[in-house]
Amino acid sequence: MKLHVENLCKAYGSTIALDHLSITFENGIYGILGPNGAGKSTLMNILSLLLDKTDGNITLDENDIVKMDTTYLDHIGYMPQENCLYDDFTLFESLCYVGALKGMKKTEAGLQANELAKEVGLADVLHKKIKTYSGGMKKRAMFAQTLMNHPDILILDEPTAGLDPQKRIELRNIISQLSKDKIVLIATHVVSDIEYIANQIVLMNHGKIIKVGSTKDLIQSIDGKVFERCIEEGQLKQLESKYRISNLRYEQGKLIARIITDEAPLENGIRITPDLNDVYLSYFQEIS
Ligand SMILES: Nc1ncnc2c1ncn2[C@@H]1O[C@H](COP(=O)(O)OP(=O)(O)OP(=O)(O)O)[C@@H](O)[C@H]1O
Repeated sequence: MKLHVENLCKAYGSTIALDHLSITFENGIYGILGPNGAGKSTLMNILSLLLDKTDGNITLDENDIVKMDTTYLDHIGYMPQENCLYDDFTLFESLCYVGALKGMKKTEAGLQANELAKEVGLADVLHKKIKTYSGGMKKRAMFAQTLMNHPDILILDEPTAGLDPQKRIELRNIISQLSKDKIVLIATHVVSDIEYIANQIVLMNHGKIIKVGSTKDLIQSIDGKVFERCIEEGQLKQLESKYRISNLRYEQGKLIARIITDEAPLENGIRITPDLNDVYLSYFQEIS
């Protein structure tokens, strides 16, 4: 299955949210990573047919998704950023309701509701009202809704937003386990959400794709540009005006800065192995 996006543009009045964006998605997990305002949600909403594009083409196996309409929507499971659950429904009712919207037969929806509740770890509360759920449980419930009727394209907009680190990890692992043989797009500005589960990371800013690659490829792209250097506190402002500083820490009374620079080697700096956070800052942080 190939979801192909070509020269996609979206303008809100004079704001250009997507600017001639082209990419092809195949089976696998894609982390769409970019800062606030990069255009991630706009892309997700257009791919879910919730928003009209201004220009460009999107095809699923060479068929125009707008012309495919409901046939295309049968392939899609969409999880929005905001809570989309009815507090007064039980999870079972929520899942059956989504099943009905997706045209599933009642018995089949009931069977799938039971199965999915098990898969997301909510079987014991399947018949409890959503309003009794914690934030992490609500997110897992939303993910279960997304999976109703076995869509083969999952579009997840900041799925872990608002969760504590442990709950983020739990949901991330559930997403990873249930994403086999699907195209999965995860929009986020949190590096750790996708670092270990995405096969490909798509770096996006100002409505454009800046780079695509595996975590390893992206880390390699800045290899040799990350250093640690012992600095005086008084030097910090001056260094910030020249370099990207990804971290500061005190060690035995000394201030150590983690610095990203194209001007390698850095004077008095010790070269260190970059990580995906360094990649993020390297591509997105403006030098102050
Ligand atoms: N309904 C709208 N009307 C006008 N401008 C909008 C609208 N929705 C988004 N924008 C603008 O389009 C650009 C892209 O926004 P979008 O929400 O797609 O980015 P994002 O990467 O998802 O950001 P975030 O991580 O904050 O959700 C931003 O400049 C935003 O202000």
